[in-house]
Amino acid sequence: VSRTFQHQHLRYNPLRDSWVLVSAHRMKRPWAGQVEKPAEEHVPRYDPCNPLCPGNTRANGEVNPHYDSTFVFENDFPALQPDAPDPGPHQHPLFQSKAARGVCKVMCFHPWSDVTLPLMKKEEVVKVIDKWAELVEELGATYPWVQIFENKGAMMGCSNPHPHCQVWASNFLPNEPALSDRCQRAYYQKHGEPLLLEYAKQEAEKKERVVVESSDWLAVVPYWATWPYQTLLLPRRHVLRISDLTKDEREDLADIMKRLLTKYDNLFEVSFPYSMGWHGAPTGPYLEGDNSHWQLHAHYYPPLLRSALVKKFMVGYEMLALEQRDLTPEQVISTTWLCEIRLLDLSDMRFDVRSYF
Ligand SMILES: O=C1CCN([C@@H]2O[C@H](COP(=O)(O)O)[C@@H](O)[C@H]2O)C(=O)N1
Repeated sequence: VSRTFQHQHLRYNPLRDSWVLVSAHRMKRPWAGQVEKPAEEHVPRYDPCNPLCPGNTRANGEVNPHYDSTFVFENDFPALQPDAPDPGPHQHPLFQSKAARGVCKVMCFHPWSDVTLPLMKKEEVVKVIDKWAELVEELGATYPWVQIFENKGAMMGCSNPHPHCQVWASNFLPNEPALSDRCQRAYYQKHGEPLLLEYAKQEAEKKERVVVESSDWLAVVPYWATWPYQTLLLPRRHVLRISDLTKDEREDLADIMKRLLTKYDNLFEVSFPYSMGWHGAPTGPYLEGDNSHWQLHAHYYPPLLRSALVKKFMVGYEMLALEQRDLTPEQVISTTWLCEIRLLDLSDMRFDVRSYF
């Protein structure tokens, strides 16, 4: 790793047009701060009181089917609903508001509450990917943005241990995708090729930040990563939206997601918390436009810093100045992730091991 990375320096994030402060040796500082409580030890395969489980009753009184694969339902406590009044013109430029409309879906990955994506069979993960693609197509016909996101682990505010994600469609382009759209378009207009397609090519050649790779996909700790173990999952082909993925690309994606998430779980030998989400070309009215500047990609933002119980806080300096990280992405790769799957002590495996080996 080049010498410049031994000292603090700034790195540019081209997807957000922002800078990150990298201070390579702050991990040594003593930590007397918050220590998270260990994740709930054992999640039962079925909990008669869990409204996400097959056959159970949800908050709105609806009874879930005895689903055996993915299951999608309207969020009973939606942040966005299809009809909402338009607030009308603003009286003053500093007090602007707009109508917000949309749909919030919850998507269960599997009928069992004690599995997570890396522990599901590959063909079961393919079904999750197919359902993601289906929802983007269905909701994307009407809405300009369909946000697939998964909050995994109580540390990430996940309110339910059952494996699931959420899909929120909105009648507006949210801040992060709008910023990413501007940045990708500016790069494309200047360089004539999609930013993230060139980035993947560069990273595949440099091999300094690669976590896992396959014929169709590449997962790296991005050069500009903020969260210690943040990763960016990229197709190697130019793909605008998840619904454009071929059958082979979806199979390969299921495989690389399992490999990436298994590495995460092995890092601190805990079911690794994270928030993740997909960004692809906008939909709705944007379907008619030229979105060649876009490249589909997934962000994984895990909170953990030094152990299963010590997380990175994006507070103080990060909120008021800029994002700062303690160890460099290259250190993350060289110190931990080159370990392949550690043969876990199968006796304490609470999961069905069939999908591991
Ligand atoms: O009966 C229920 C329970 C939970 N939910 C919804 O499930 C979602 C769980 O997702 P999170 O754990 O990511 O919060 C949450 O948004 C919550 O509103 C229902 O819609 N109905």
